[in-house]
Amino acid sequence: MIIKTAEFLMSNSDVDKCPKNQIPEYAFIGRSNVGKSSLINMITNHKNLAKTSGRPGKTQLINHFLINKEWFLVDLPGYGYARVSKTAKQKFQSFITDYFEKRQQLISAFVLIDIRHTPQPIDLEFMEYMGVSGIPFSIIFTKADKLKPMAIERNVNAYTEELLKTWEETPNYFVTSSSKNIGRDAVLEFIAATNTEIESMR
Ligand SMILES: Nc1nc2c(ncn2[C@@H]2O[C@H](COP(=O)(O)OP(=O)(O)OP(=O)(O)O)[C@@H](O)[C@H]2O)c(=O)[nH]1
Ligand SMILES: [Mg+2]
Repeated sequence: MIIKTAEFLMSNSDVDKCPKNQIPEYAFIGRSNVGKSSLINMITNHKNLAKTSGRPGKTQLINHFLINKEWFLVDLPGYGYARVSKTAKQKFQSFITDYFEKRQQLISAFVLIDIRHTPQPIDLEFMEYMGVSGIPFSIIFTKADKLKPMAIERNVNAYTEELLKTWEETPNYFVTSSSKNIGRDAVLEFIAATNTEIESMR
C-alpha cells in the first residue's frame, strides 16, 4: 500500500468526542515508551507526525491521524507507567478501556511489545483483557534493531508459549523497528487486506 497522505486530525481526552464518521480505524496500544508514536511515524513515512519522546508518558490523549483520506491510525497513551500518580494511572486505564469498549469504528488494535523483554505480566494481562472483551488485535514487537535475530526468535517464542497456556491460538504478530524501518510493509499489507475485507462486506 502506498501512503499518499497522512494528516493529524484531532486529539481528545474523551472517546465520546472522537470523530463521529464511520471511517475504519486501527489503534496502537502498549506500555509507555514501547514505541507507539514512533511506529506511526515509520508507517506513514513522516518524521514528526506523532510526537515521540525518550521519556515515558509522552502521549496523553487519543490522537487521530487520517491516512489516504480513507482510514485512521490512532495513537493512544501508554499503560503501565509507574511514575505517574495513582489517580493519573487509574484515569489512563479507564480512558484506555473506555476507548476500546466504546469505539465502534475500531477495526483492529495493535498491541505493541518491546522485543527485548521476556513476557511481562502487564502486557499479558492487557492481551487477556482484549481477548475477553472480544477486541481484535495483532501483536507488534518493537525495537527489533536492539537484538540479534536469534534473540528475537527466542523472545517471540517465549511470548507464544506464554500465550498458548491460556489461548487456543496466538494472535497474528509482526516484528518491527522504527529506527531501521523493519516491518513496515507487513503491517501496511495487513491493514490493506483488512480494509478490502471491510469494503467487500459493506
Ligand atoms: N532503537 C529503537 N528505539 C525506538 C524504536 N521505536 C521507538 N524508539 C524510541 O523509544 C522511545 C519512545 O518512543 P515513543 O514512540 O515516544 O513511545 P510511545 O510508546 O509512543 O510512548 P508514550 O507516548 O510515552 O506512551 C523514543 O526514544 C524512541 O526514539 C525502535 O524501533 N528502535
Ligand atoms: Mg506516544
